[in-house]
Amino acid sequence: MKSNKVIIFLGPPGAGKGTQAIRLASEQDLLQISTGDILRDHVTRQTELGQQVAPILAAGELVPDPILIALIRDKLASMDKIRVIFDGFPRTRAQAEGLDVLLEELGAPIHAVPLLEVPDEELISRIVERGKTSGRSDDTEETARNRQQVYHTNTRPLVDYYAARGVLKRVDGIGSMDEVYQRIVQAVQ
Ligand SMILES: Nc1ncnc2c1ncn2[C@@H]1O[C@H](COP(=O)(O)OP(=O)(O)O)[C@@H](O)[C@H]1O
Repeated sequence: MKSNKVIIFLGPPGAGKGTQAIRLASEQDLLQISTGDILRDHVTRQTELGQQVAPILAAGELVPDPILIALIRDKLASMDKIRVIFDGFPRTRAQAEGLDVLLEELGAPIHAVPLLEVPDEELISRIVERGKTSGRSDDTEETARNRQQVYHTNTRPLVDYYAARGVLKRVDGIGSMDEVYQRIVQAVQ
């Protein structure tokens, strides 16, 4: 029987977290939880939550912490073993603390926090490129710049938060998908 395993992908928007997280999840039998995907799905289905968060996503701002923590609580509650990769969560210190409480209750410690490092200018051009094919309406240069700003202000401090706990693993995010993936595999071993 496999044991609990929690990996948190950290990194700026456009760093390639999603692609790498999906691959690692499938190869290590983990569930990838992308809060961006979950929220976009609510927007598409026009649920009550979707209607509430649509303008926030469109602006590249952050959805309120209690909403995210409740979403994650629900996801984890239905799991037998807690084997997950978080992608896009936590994004604030309050979310990180909320997650700590949940994981403590479930007896599932954080295994590793890979941080995908990519310089800012490279990121904007990647997001704008992705916007041409992704169909994601928040992949414009303007939202991309705002998301980057929001990352630096709110999410960047989590690097120190997890470094202090000894779980942070810095990964160079420049290179081919495969090269970066191999570095990630090494980092989370
Ligand atoms: N943990 C979170 N806290 C607050 N808002 C979030 C969170 N995750 C996703 N969102 C919202 O969804 C949008 C898209 O998230 P995501 O798919 O992770 O995009 P990115 O490409 O910026 O990493 C964010 O800009 C934000 O509005």
